[in-house]
Amino acid sequence: MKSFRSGGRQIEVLNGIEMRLFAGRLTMLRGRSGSGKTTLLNLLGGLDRPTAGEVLFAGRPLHRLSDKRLTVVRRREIGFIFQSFALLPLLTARENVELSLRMAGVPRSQWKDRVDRCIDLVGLTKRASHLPSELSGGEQQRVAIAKAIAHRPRLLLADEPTAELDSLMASRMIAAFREIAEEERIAICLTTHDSSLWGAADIVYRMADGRIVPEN
Ligand SMILES: Nc1ncnc2c1ncn2[C@@H]1O[C@H](COP(=O)(O)OP(=O)(O)OP(=O)(O)O)[C@@H](O)[C@H]1O
Repeated sequence: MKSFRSGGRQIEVLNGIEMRLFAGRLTMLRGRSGSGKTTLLNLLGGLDRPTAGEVLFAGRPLHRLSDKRLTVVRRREIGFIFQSFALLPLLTARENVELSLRMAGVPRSQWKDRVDRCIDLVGLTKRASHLPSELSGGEQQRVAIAKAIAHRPRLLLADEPTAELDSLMASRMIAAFREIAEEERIAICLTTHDSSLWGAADIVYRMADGRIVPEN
């Protein structure tokens, strides 16, 4: 359960959610704007804590960790892709990817191979030394994916990662997510409004008014 206090009132945003994410699987959250998808992603990724209930991450109660421990788990074991791609403008694609290895405390000797591999997974080998401003929206999005998976997270969370892309690019991106989930054994959970993409998921949860509801 998650509620927020707003203007003296308690607003219940999530209630009775029970869901599991699996390594190697692509899970999608769908639902109208305001149904609680982003709030749920924030709980899954330890960016926020539930008001009641549990969030277990590889068996550990994420909601009970101190802020400091939570930050370490997020940096080492979780990857995030936000709507704005959060690339650093003065770093090349490759340097942006490298940054998440640095933040996760991965030894420097492993950086090159891992960055090469991640850039290759998203098909950007030829563009790796470009700055974000020299890349198209789709390419920047692919850098963001490479950056989010570089440190080998167990879990990758993405909020509307295809929102800015045309339909061809969006379906390519989802195919890349699928491949990455399988090859890297990552549990991926993303939100999307785009009904043409739901078929590519292993599991789709539909949300309405802060609950998971059956497909109709
Ligand atoms: N910090 C907060 N304080 C008060 N209300 C909040 C807060 N965060 C979210 N909400 C409310 O919770 C509800 C769910 O928001 P959330 O962003 O999770 O929805 P969403 O399904 O991700 O929507 P969208 O598809 O538009 O991103 C909304 O009514 C929102 O106004």
